[in-house]
Amino acid sequence: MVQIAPSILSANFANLWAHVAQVEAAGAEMLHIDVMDGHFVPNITIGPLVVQALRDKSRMTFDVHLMITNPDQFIGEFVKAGADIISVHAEACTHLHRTLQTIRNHGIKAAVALNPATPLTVIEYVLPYLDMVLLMTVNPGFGGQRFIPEMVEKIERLNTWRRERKLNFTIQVDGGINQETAPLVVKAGADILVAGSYIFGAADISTAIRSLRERCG
Ligand SMILES: O=C(CO)[C@H](O)[C@H](O)COP(=O)(O)O
Ligand SMILES: [Fe+2]
Repeated sequence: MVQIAPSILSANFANLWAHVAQVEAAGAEMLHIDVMDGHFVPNITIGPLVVQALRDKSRMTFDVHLMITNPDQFIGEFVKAGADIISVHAEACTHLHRTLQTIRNHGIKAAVALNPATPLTVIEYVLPYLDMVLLMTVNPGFGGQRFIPEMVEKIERLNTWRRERKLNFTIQVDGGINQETAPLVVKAGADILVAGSYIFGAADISTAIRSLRERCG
């Protein structure tokens, strides 16, 4: 069964908990938290203080997507704030294997995110150390962008690697997910759909989440 991870990037920051509470009530499995530093990506969002504030209220799995340079510096802070899964970008890690071990040594799940232009081969030798792979289907930095269609083949290839090598990581996709793109990525092998503007921009959040599940059923 596909899991839905609403991205708070498109939530109403002036009324954040009220908006997040709606996705929790609608049965979203994960909350996708986009952390941007203005260096790795051309945008700035939130840090551990906001994660902690939401953690005090929510029981969802907190999936923290770090779009920051030098992520090692902040892993401990985000674990303390309540992260259950941390994704680091392969493009931002000089010692990716070490970084993944650091995340797991904190007792939480480790994931790697790949930009659309980054080949799968950069993670080939760390696949056994991963709980999840996050394939970006837009260039990171902003919500509401168009899905890049070439990413469907990338998802299929990663799914084939997973099957052939008998590995257990989940495949998450992030960017431009809506009613049209969701069935394509799920058919290709995605297990977890991140969706920001499609869910938080909808007139009815619970209908939007249900429609994503039904389109992939
Ligand atoms: O990581 C991200 C952007 O860098 C967001 O998670 C992603 O863009 C979600 O937004 P949308 O569903 O509107 O594309
Ligand atoms: Fe994200």
